[in-house]
Amino acid sequence: MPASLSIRFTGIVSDSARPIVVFDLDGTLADTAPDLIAALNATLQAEGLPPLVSERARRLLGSGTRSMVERGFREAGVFGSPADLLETRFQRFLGFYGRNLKRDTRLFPGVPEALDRFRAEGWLLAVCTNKAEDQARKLLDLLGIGDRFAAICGYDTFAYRKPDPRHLTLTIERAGADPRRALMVGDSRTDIATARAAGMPVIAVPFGYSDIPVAALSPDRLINDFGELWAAASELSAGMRRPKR
Ligand SMILES: O=C(O)COP(=O)(O)O
Ligand SMILES: [Mg+2]
Repeated sequence: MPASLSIRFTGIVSDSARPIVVFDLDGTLADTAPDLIAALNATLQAEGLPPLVSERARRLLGSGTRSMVERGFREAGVFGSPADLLETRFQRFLGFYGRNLKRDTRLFPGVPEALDRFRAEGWLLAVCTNKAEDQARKLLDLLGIGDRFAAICGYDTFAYRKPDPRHLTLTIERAGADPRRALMVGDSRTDIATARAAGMPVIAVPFGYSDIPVAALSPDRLINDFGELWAAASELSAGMRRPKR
């Protein structure tokens, strides 16, 4: 049994002394693209516009769903929409998406096993996503992993959202952990910028929705699949500050 486990069960170590790994959701924990694209197409069709073919729509995903919806309308030939109309479209998109969060969405291979490994080693887990919080919670429950996380925070949880580092630091605070003993795992420029701005190490996955190869964004580590996550995280955590106690 690892030392951290026996210590944890005696109750000597408080949560703030436990390291935490914070995951992005879309493109990192789950391949959500098919259901996001279906909701985008329903939003276009609600205004009488034709749907985008999935390859074209998928390329719009690299900067999050709000931007995907805006760019989706531009791809469909609609330019110069005022901000309130963009917001109406985004809310309509969320309505369509909320009705089919998990029709074709799947966890990436190895996710549950990787989460279990971290928990067995005494780490806390959290999710910091630019999805709406209620949809993120519901989706993680439908995927069978919602109960693993000490905090799940979306774009509407705080007054800040990624790439503002406070979205990440407040998520960690809500999980009862210490940002100095945290690392982020994500798939996009936004995640890497957020972690950097918060002064945290970041591990990137290459199978998500980045519009450029994530290696070009210089994450601290790049893993090919979740089987490589524990080794990368434990290496990075060796450099984290130890708690004072
Ligand atoms: O929904 C978005 O905008 C992006 O979601 P993510 O932060 O989980 O990648
Ligand atoms: Mg993402």
